[in-house]
Amino acid sequence: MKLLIHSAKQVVTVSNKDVTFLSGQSMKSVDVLENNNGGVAVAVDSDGKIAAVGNTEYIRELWKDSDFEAVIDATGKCVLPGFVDAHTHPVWAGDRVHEFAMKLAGASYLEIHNSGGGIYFTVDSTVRCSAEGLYKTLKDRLMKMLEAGTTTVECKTGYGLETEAELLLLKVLQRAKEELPIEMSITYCGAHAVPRGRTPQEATEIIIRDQIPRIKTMMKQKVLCVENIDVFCENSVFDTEQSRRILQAGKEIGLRINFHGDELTAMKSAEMGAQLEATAISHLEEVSKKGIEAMAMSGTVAVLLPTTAYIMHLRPPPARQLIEAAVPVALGSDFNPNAHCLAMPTVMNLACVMLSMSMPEALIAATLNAAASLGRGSTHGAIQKGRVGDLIIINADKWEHIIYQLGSHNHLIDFVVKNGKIVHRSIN
Ligand SMILES: N=CN[C@@H](CCC(=O)O)C(=O)O
Ligand SMILES: [Zn+2]
Repeated sequence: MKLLIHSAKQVVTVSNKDVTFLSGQSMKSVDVLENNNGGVAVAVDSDGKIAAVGNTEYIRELWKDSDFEAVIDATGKCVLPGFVDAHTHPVWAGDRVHEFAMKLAGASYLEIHNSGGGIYFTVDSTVRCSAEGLYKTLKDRLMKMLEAGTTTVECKTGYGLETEAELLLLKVLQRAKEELPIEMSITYCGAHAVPRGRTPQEATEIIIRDQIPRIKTMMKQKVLCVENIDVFCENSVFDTEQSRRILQAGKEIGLRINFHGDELTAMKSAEMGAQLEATAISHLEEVSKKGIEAMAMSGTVAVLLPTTAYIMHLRPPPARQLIEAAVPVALGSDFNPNAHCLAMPTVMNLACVMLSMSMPEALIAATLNAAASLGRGSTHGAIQKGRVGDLIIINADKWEHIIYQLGSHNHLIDFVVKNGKIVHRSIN
């Protein structure tokens, strides 16, 4: 056996039922195991899968003839599933501190973007950087995410735009996927902006005729493992029809559809995504009532990103309406040069305060539902027999502290475990 965690005050299983996501009323509470007589234990088998969860005494008895590679005494502490960050842009060079200052002075995101800043500024610094340089900063960011409790993360390209630059970013992500202890779901986001000197229509054709076939070949050769396709469906970026064509072409090579929609402008992205049976749509600040209904019908996960509204003073996405309509809601950090946030505990706090989500809703959105947005709803995001042994242990006697104590996650998280292996131990 790989790991035994025993004597915990609480083990937050998230759900004890055989579910792949939670929506509507079922997001109202999380399942928690508590036992005042010896505490609760979790055992992880040699494959890194959860073997059993229950009272410490019972688990000890079950495995009394087994050796554990590691044993953690979690007396007085809480065990939760590792967080799943459903939306990040982690591979780029430089920073955008100067634009943060511009936004504080009143400039809008699209004003900066349309005047050649924003994504374009980061594309310039990214294409000037070596693959090794990009890998180093990527690794640093992913390891910080892991320390903040994220054990699975969605990772987009999108700061290359032209074919060779996008393929290079995919390769840098692939290297990280193979070398680092955090699990990655790679997303091709070549349609993140229209490359300078091209029209959206030209860029759409290049993506469909050149980039997607190149990715298909590299996936066949097993050089790349890409899971999702993304596009920034937005006014003056890719319109809804162009986005539809790009997403459809990605779907045809086996990628899951997971894209930026209805963020700054009501684009009917949600309606279009639901028609394509998108796995997930992110942002949705401007989603329509019909779009919400369509997503509920298609079972598309809404990936909400509270950092965006926070940084850009936008109207927050309608989390309450989405939950009431039974759309599965997930959360992501949206880590990118515009929103420099690596920590899901911070995101959950923002979701509660800005999006009026409850703490159980935020936790479900940052674990099981985020896993569902990445096609991992039956294997990740909950502590159940047979699921991956991705766990965090916090030094608090109620799990809610990880959300409530804004900015304190580094002091709260004692251990991060990936596939039953301790990958981070705090020095607190
Ligand atoms: N909206 C588009 N993409 C990113 C921002 C990327 C950037 O500004 O560099 C987002 O999700 O917020
Ligand atoms: Zn994004």
